Amino acid sequence: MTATKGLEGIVAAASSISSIIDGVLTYRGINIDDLAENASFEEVAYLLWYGKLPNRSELDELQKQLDQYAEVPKEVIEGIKLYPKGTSSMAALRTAVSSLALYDESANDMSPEANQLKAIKLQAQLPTVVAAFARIREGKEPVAPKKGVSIAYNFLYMLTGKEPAEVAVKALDQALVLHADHELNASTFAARVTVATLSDIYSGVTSAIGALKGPLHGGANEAVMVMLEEIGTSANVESYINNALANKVKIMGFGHRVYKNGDPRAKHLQKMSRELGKLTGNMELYEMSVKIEELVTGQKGLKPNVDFYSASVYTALEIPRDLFTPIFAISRVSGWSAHILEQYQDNRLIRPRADYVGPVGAKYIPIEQR
Ligand SMILES: CC(=O)SCCNC(=O)CCNC(=O)[C@H](O)C(C)(C)COP(=O)(O)OP(=O)(O)OC[C@H]1O[C@@H](n2cnc3c(N)ncnc32)[C@H](O)[C@@H]1OP(=O)(O)O
Ligand SMILES: O=C([O-])CC(=O)C(=O)O
Repeated sequence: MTATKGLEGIVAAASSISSIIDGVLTYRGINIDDLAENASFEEVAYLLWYGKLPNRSELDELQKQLDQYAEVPKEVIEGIKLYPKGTSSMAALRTAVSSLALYDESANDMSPEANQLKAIKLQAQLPTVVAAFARIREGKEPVAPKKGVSIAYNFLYMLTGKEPAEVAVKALDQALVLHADHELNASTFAARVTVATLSDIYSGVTSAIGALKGPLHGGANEAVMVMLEEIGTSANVESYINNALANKVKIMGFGHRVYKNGDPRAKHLQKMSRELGKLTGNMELYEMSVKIEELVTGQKGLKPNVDFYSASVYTALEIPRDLFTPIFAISRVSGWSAHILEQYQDNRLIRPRADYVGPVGAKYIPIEQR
């Protein structure tokens, strides 16, 4: 038995949620380009969970459920207030989501109905948790969620306490659609491995948040912004990138395990970045990003992934850099939970083998002889 490093090319689950075939991404068979242009995030979440687009009354019902569960238990908010100063936003989210389970009496109810409802609760509560954390660390009180508005609207509203601009809501909504699911990415795989032991949905989502946090996965969007800030201006791009590539430093937001000819989501985020740049009268980040892309693609053949232009998009929306990855989680919890429900439907423990490369026949040596 020999291992494939990083499980590259290994098919590890059957799924009918999203597909990547010949570089084309679909959710339940619908091309991501179509969804990005036309669907709301709530419609996409419904699609991922139930396998079909909602009709008007189904969407209204989902909105009611999201409204009903968007508030998080006060104990979770009080817990966030106790996190040490400087706690990273993804560590805070991981801990807060884990603690949500403590206040949900149905946390260990494994019936399909209870699990579906918990998926909706998690979707409703993650934006509230992220916004509350962002305010609490600034010494502000959390803003209670509004009813009857989209998740994109509510998140921006809870973050700032102000009615968000329509253009900002539209951009965030589209970004949420683009991040909602992505086949067997690392965090979704982590979620499926966790619940395949018949552990609960909160454990699965907590595992997924931990996996998303790393800079080779969801953490890359924040790392892109760190890089853009380090570069500073368009004039510095060429020397920075040439130097990084010469020193074999990875350029964040480029490359992908599955897409070798480009990530189909990146063009939508690039367009958004350009449009928001024009609207805010600040094209610098967009122009720097385009220059970076020209250099990295030109020299290494690597294309931008979903994380690259999302950094300039979120910055144009005045979202703090360390909330970029939590926003990814706000969207991806729809996909994680859909995968968790799918795993429960036809479960088998996920337990691969290792290719043992250690010593053989070693003997125990008493401590005084070592
Ligand atoms: C939502 C998401 O998770 S999208 C991915 C977000 N992550 C990033 O943007 C981080 C930067 N990118 C990367 O680290 C990688 O491209 C990954 C993790 C996304 C994919 O990794 P893998 O499929 O394992 O590719 P791997 O890391 O083995 O790279 C293959 C080769 O391309 C190079 N390479 C890959 N990505 C990059 C990059 N961003 N910058 C520079 N070189 C790169 C590697 O150094 C390696 O070169 P080598 O063969 O000369 O050693
Ligand atoms: O699929 C992956 O490996 C990473 C990714 O793009 C995602 O999770 O959206």
